[in-house]
Amino acid sequence: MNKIVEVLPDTTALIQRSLEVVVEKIQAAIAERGRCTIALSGGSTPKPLYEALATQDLPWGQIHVFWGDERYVPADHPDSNQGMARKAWLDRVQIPAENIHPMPTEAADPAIAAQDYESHLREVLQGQALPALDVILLGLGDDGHTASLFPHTAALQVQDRLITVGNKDGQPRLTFTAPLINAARYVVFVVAGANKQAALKEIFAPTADAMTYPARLVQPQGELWWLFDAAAGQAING
Ligand SMILES: O=C1O[C@H](COP(=O)(O)O)[C@@H](O)[C@H](O)[C@H]1O
Repeated sequence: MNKIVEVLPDTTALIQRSLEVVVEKIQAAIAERGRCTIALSGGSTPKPLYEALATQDLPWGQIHVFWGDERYVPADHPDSNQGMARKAWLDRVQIPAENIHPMPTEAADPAIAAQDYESHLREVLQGQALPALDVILLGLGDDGHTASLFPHTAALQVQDRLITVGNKDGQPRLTFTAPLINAARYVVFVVAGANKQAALKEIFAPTADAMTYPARLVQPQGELWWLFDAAAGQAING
């Protein structure tokens, strides 16, 4: 694993640098394999990044968009990660509808939805037992969670599935598992805010419990990027 850590002066610079890194990785994947598969994160931090991506001139027909986690709500719900990314980015560019791969949230049982999304992912990324997405964008919660891998939940232990059901205070979510995240070529964390410092100190400590700080499970075979604004980055610099 090649780990790159950058601390940017403020959130504007963080988003600009994240944009540069993501665009570079998208272009590299297309140059090498003819298409880019990218998984998006949710939450508040990536929204300006998605708005910036909407202004880029990219070969949209060669880009396939997935989600690394999803709240178990309809796409038009204000909490939907899909809904946010569509409004901020995907609805504003000429990406073919069939290149957008949202996590399904219609089934009564989220475990069925997780299986369906895993089957769909395997179909799109044919031929790989443990499929490698090109780019996975991740955020960090102030409790140390990433994707919907929350502290001390069963999802953290899942080794034999690509997608599983996460648990946020008793509410189901769909999430990539740690093995799927770790198979990616590029994993890019975009982290802003002083409220992330306490978790980051533990995530960057030589030893700490990954069940308590799930982002420690992210150890990809490819490149791992940690991009911080100054407020979050103080945890590792200060
Ligand atoms: O719940 C979620 O939160 C995390 C972090 O979000 P942020 O608002 O602190 O940026 C995000 O990575 C995850 O995708 C989302 O579902």
